[in-house]
Amino acid sequence: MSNEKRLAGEAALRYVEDGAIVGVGTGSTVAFFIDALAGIRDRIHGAVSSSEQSTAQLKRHGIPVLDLNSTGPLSLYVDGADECDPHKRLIKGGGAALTREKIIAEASAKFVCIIDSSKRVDLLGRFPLPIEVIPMARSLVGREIVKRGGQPVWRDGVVTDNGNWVIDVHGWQITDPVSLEAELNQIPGVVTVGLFARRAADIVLVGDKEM
Ligand SMILES: O=C(CO)[C@H](O)[C@H](O)COP(=O)(O)O
Repeated sequence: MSNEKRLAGEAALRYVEDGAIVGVGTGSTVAFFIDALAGIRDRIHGAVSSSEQSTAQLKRHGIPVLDLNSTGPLSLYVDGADECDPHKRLIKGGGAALTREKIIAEASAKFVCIIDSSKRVDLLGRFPLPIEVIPMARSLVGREIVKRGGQPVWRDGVVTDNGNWVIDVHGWQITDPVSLEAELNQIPGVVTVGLFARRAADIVLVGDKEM
């Protein structure tokens, strides 16, 4: 799968325009994209990063990391995913960076998702759905998930870049991701749901194939 991740990461380079500020996601597939981006760093203005991990890698390559509050809307966001359905709706957050990822995806005109073929599914939910929560709301959110037939598992020991916690929900076959995303967003204490359904990907690159 590592070769497919590399191919997908490198293929995303073709969407980077001269002078662009590129939104950059998080994860092992994105790491290949960042390495490829380093090869054309003189052609871009900089990057907006979704995690401390990606920021460190971008800086190691000498790519300026900019603040989304000063860049305005971005033309391109490149990120991986944990699952992708045929409508380009995603589960993300395996790397606990879902909140900043969702913010940058929303701020970007084009979201190019880079995955290996193991991430393709007909129905989202085999991969446990990550939900970032305010720490004091962990039990409350857990009970709300149980009411909806899910099994919440606290990702014990993981603190997000925003100082919050992550619950992974097992056991959901997600037939209506847009509605579920909206419903879960209403629970007090939920910061971000790892469903990218309202704002799905625009282009999905799988290894060397395009969906
Ligand atoms: O959502 C993410 C991080 O929060 C990642 O994009 C997702 O976990 C996929 O990672 P990888 O490319 O390492 O398989």
